[in-house]
Amino acid sequence: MRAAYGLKIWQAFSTEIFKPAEGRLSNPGRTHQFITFVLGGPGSGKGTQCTRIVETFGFTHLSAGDLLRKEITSNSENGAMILNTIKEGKIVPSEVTVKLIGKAIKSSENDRFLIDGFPRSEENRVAYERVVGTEPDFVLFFDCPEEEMVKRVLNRNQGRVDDNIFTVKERLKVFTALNLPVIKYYSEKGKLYKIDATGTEDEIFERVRPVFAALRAKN
Ligand SMILES: Nc1ncnc2c1ncn2[C@@H]1O[C@H](COP(=O)(O)OP(=O)(O)OP(=O)(O)O)[C@@H](O)[C@H]1O
Ligand SMILES: O=c1ccn([C@@H]2O[C@H](COP(=O)(O)O)[C@@H](O)[C@H]2O)c(=O)[nH]1
Ligand SMILES: [Mg+2]
Repeated sequence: MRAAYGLKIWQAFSTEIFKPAEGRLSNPGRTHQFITFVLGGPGSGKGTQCTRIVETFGFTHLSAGDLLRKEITSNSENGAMILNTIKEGKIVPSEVTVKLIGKAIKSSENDRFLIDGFPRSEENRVAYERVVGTEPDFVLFFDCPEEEMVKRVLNRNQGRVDDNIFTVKERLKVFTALNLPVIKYYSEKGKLYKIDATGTEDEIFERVRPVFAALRAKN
């Protein structure tokens, strides 16, 4: 484990919320929704590790990309615009994504969420905070070399329209130009936890586990 830019996140954790119940994190009073943003470049393993965190710590996983892809398949009014934006590796307007995330949080019984792949830009971040009214409790950043990310994306084989070398190159550019400033912002606020995203899925999860286990141990 290492804290990004030399900062620790422990001080940033909300204190009143996590109580152990059946080995999982629990908040029976629903006084606070515990929000973790999960960031990292394309193919860094955000979705893969979110699945492991869900299994072990009982969070609900909301992938912004999945919510947008669902809009395409459900033929929503924004479907065509979203499809074109994803094909180009660009960012969908904040109001669309924030609305989908807000709706998913509201309709969930859970009170702790992993928001995967959002915010993608400072504009996204500001829009989320304006609409939802709170900041995330902390932010995980999966730090992976570009070469490895490209390899993983091109091997993914899930039929995604953006898993091709042209779109991946654009997504990497967008990540560097627009997403890294968000990561820096949360680092400077002491909310960022950087995870080395190289190695096997198991090895990476063993770097993630202590972050969430510490939350449980604290209460
Ligand atoms: N540690 C790993 N080593 C090798 N392959 C991995 C590893 N972790 C995940 N993968 C594979 O790499 C691909 C990308 O992983 P994943 O979908 O979790 O990334 P992501 O960060 O969510 O990407 P995106 O931003 O494009 O949605 C998947 O096929 C996944 O099975
Ligand atoms: O907040 C978001 C999240 C995603 N997008 C668009 O979707 C694709 C795929 O996202 P993944 O997180 O890799 O599944 C992304 O390249 C963007 O085009 C977005 O606009 N805003
Ligand atoms: Mg993903």
